[in-house]
Amino acid sequence: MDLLDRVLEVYNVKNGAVAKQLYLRFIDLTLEKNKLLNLTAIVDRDEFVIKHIADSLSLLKFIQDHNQNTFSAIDIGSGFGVPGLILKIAVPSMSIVLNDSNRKKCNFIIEAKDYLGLSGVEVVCARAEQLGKNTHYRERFDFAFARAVDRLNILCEYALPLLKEGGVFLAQKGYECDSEVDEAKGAVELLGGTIENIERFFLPESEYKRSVIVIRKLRQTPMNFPRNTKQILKKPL
Ligand SMILES: C[S@@+](CC[C@H](N)C(=O)[O-])C[C@H]1O[C@@H](n2cnc3c(N)ncnc32)[C@H](O)[C@@H]1O
Repeated sequence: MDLLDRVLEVYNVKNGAVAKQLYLRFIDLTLEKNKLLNLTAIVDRDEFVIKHIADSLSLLKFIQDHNQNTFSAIDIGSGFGVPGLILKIAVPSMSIVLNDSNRKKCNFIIEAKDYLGLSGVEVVCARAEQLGKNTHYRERFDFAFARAVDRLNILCEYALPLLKEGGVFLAQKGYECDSEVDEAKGAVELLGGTIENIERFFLPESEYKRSVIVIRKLRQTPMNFPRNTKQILKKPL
């Protein structure tokens, strides 16, 4: 049993054999295109399995509790498809929007999802705060994900307008995230959410520590949010 098998077993990925083949193809494609596109600093395959695949799959436990078979999610600042594309392989019934403001990265995700034959994946090249003002995307999603995109208070202004009431924002952070959480408390409240949990754990087969901050949307986000990019970045909530 190799490292990827063991990771898929740890996370109890249901369609393990199919998922494994898709992950291997995703690793191949990413490392191949990486030479030109600079998608990731991680080029060792085992490190890729832990730091990208296992790290993404660590969100599974939060979405598998969801009481509907089909649900919708958005991955904000998905980059080359992390965590969204990796989660989609493990949860084929989820419909997902992979969002990034960078055209080059969006083109890669489109190529990857076509190469892997995944359906129910929409790639949207725009800033997340623009989507939050667009009635087609606002208050539409059951889940929002974001890894390595921005500080939590800024991320909340991107993510919360996109969630339905009752929806959940899963922010992936390093182990030490207390000051970021403290800094974001006012933003979470203002945008209609509550911090439900901070889950801390080790990634499997490694000593890498991570946190997931679980933020639930309780009320509609006031219509004056998200503000424009300049205001969000210059004067974070
Ligand atoms: C450091 S990368 C992380 C990519 C991926 N989530 C990962 O963990 O590998 C941050 C990504 O967020 C995107 N980004 C930053 N701000 C954004 C925004 N407001 N809306 C959409 N994408 C954004 C950038 O273009 C970049 O691809």
